[in-house]
Amino acid sequence: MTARLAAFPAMDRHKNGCSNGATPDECLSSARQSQRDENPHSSKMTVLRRFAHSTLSPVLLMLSTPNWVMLVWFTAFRCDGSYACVGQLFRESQVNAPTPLIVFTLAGYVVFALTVMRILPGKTVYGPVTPKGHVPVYKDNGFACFVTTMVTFWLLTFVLKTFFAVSPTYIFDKFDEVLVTLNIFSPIFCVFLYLKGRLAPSCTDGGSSGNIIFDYFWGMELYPRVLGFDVKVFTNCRFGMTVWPLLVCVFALKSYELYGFVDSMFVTTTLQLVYCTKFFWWEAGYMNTIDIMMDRAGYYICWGCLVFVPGVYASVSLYMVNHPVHLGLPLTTFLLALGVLSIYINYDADKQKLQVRSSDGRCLVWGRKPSIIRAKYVLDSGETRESILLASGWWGLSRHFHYIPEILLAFFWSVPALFHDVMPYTYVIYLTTLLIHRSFRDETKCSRKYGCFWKQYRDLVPHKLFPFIF
Ligand SMILES: NC(=O)C1=CN([C@@H]2O[C@H](COP(=O)(O)OP(=O)(O)OC[C@H]3O[C@@H](n4cnc5c(N)ncnc54)[C@H](OP(=O)(O)O)[C@@H]3O)[C@@H](O)[C@H]2O)C=CC1
Ligand SMILES: CC(C)CCC[C@@H](C)[C@H]1CC[C@H]2C3=CC=C4C[C@@H](O)CC[C@]4(C)[C@H]3CC[C@]12C
Repeated sequence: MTARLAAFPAMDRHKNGCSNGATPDECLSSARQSQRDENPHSSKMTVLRRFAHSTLSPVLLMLSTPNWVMLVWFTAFRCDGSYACVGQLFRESQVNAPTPLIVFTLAGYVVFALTVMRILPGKTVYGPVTPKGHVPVYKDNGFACFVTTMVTFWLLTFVLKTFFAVSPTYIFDKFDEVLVTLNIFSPIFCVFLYLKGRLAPSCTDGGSSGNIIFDYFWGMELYPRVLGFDVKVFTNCRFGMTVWPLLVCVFALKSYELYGFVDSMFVTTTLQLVYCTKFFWWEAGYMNTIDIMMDRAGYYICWGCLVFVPGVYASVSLYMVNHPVHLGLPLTTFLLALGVLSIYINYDADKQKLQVRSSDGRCLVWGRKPSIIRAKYVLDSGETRESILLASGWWGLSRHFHYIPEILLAFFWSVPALFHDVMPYTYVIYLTTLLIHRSFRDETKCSRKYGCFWKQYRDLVPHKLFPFIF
């Protein structure tokens, strides 16, 4: 009985089983039905909506996003951080083509990253089962790779500065070349991924939608591997998420070379580095998120991690190099404290979800037995599986509460730039839009997967993002 109550927590309030009156079996068949009904390629979708979704939006995004990263760099570097003067200057100015130094630096980094990814040890971890029943296997060496990379960077900096009088801050001076190189290489890499997905797919989770543009944009494969390397682990973690903190260090070093210690740069740098360190500490958990479970290796995620993350995620630090601000000790300490608290809450929320699943609900959440829903779902093969939805702790406040500290943190590391320009808030604005959209995407995905088990969760935790409001 205890197990059944845990499985259907609303049972004691609603005598007929589920909170919405359905039995567990009815819940399961509703999950099956909603999976069929909400298939984006189902005939219920109008031709126009399908065209907008599968062709028009990808084309518009692929045309605009490469320019977007260049615009962010241009605003910080050539327009003193002011979006207002961008139009005029962009017409008059020119972006430099890549020089061998930058191409060599980037190629060297890729070789280094692939090498540490291959040779550093890590325990074997498993990703969530895919609709086709495949269970992805990973080597959990993200933290080791990250630490090795950061230590190597600072050692190399020391050697270059001491013995060759060269500073890695040439990467800041030539950052337009960095972005142009990435913008040339990444779409070509995505063509390779498209062809690979067509001709030699790594597993059955993938396939064509019938629309070549959508296939290129969205990707052909969920878990492609090339020469034994997991492509998404490389693009998302070993490239995007590692190049970001490296750039933050390069920009901080540039600021130090120009003005010595600047407390606003210190706040921005520290919070971003702590956040990225936390990411690698939790990397195995990242394998259970939408990016990995749902997003195929195509332009969206691969170009995004190879170009957009270096270009936009590190853009506050880029701006701060030319805009030093003296905050003073009280404000510095206050922002650091709020930032670290936000990182902790976000991390703890991700951890609660993982812990409750890995212990099969036998753990404490905020010192109490967790409130859980044992939600059943159906694989493509018709096989039934079970998963746990946590409805207490941070996941009891709202269904995507962890996005709030994520956004607040980005604000805390941007606000040291003060309010002269909008540009340093580009990342916060993008992130807020992304996470609100993502909360809708995840709701659709989960209600499709879990049917009325998800409805039970929504009944228990009625607010999507902001507790008591929305
Ligand atoms: N800085 C950035 O650009 C971004 C950062 N993030 C951060 O990345 C982290 C991961 O976020 P995100 O990828 O959005 O994914 P989530 O951590 O929100 O994971 C979503 C998945 O978790 C499962 N789930 C949903 N609700 C519950 C629940 N109540 N109990 C247990 N499992 C549940 C579902 O998967 P299942 O199928 O397994 O049930 C769902 O699809 C967060 O910390 C977020 O803030 C996210 C996006 C962008
Ligand atoms: C085409 C672009 C407009 C959009 C690009 C999108 C991707 C680059 C990003 C979409 C989701 C992002 C992430 C999700 C979750 C993450 C965990 C967090 O702890 C660190 C950041 C990140 C890995 C983040 C990275 C960029 C995205 C994949």
